Amino acid sequence: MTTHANGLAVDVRGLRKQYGDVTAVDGIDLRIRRGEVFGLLGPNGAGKTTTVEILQGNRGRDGGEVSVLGLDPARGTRAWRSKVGIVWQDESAPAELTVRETVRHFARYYPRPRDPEQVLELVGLEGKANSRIKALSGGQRRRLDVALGVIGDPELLLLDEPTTGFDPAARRQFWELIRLLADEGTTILLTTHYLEEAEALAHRLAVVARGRVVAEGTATALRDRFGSEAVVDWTEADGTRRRERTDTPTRTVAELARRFDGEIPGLRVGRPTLEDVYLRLTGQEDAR
Ligand SMILES: Nc1ncnc2c1ncn2[C@@H]1O[C@H](COP(=O)(O)OP(=O)(O)OP(=O)(O)O)[C@@H](O)[C@H]1O
Repeated sequence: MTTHANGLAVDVRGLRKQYGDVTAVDGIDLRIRRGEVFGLLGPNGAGKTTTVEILQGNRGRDGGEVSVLGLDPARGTRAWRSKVGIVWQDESAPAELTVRETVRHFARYYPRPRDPEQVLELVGLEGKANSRIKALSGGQRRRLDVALGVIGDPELLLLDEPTTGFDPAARRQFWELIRLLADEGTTILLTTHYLEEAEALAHRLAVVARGRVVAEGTATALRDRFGSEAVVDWTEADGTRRRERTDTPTRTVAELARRFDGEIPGLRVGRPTLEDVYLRLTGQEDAR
């Protein structure tokens, strides 16, 4: 596959991966354009991490074709590796080193690294440059992980659940960082459980469930897919909350008004949120 020539940073067709009896990835197709921020969204166990590990070249596959920056990751060269930035969870950087020493140390692995001081600034760790890694908070630690992922000036950055465990302010700051990298032209693939994160960052997203892509497109397009529907919410006499999806909300409300003989307790009529669409696509509708 000529991934570079067709403007694709990632081209995945029919990807499959088994772990014994468990089918983790069951025929995934993904096409990520150069310069795009792409979100891979899905519930626990959907196959996101496995997919990212295969794209990194850290896990073998049982079927399908994969091209990342023009090469099959299973045959990734050293030069190829230097172009793919990986943000590891729990990077095993020596806890006794300072932040600056660590970033400088990792820079040496790459042919054309970014300037370590600029990277520290980019991730907002310039004030912590002389702190030892063991003294960092969880959020600062994660920023360091990102610094190590981008120090080699990668063309493609792969992030697996980058903001898990972040407080809301740290998450917003992290989003700014991702946007900065995207503005510089880095192609970014991130997995997340957070819909708002995918919506805030990703140009396009794929929803994965049970090892398959169940929907793909912009957040707006996904919401519009069920755009003709309305969601009617109300409270029954015994206090339970009810919810109904319908193409004919006026009729539903009229029927409820008859049944309640007047005012419908707690009535709300709205459009499905992206979360409604997501839960429906991933077969978790009852989770609401
Ligand atoms: N090393 C492994 N050995 C056996 N089974 C595995 C292994 N890694 C993942 N699995 C299984 O494969 C399936 C997909 O897991 P994966 O970690 O790719 O999902 P995920 O979408 O990243 O989930 P999460 O959101 O919880 O991180 C799950 O059923 C998981 O239990």
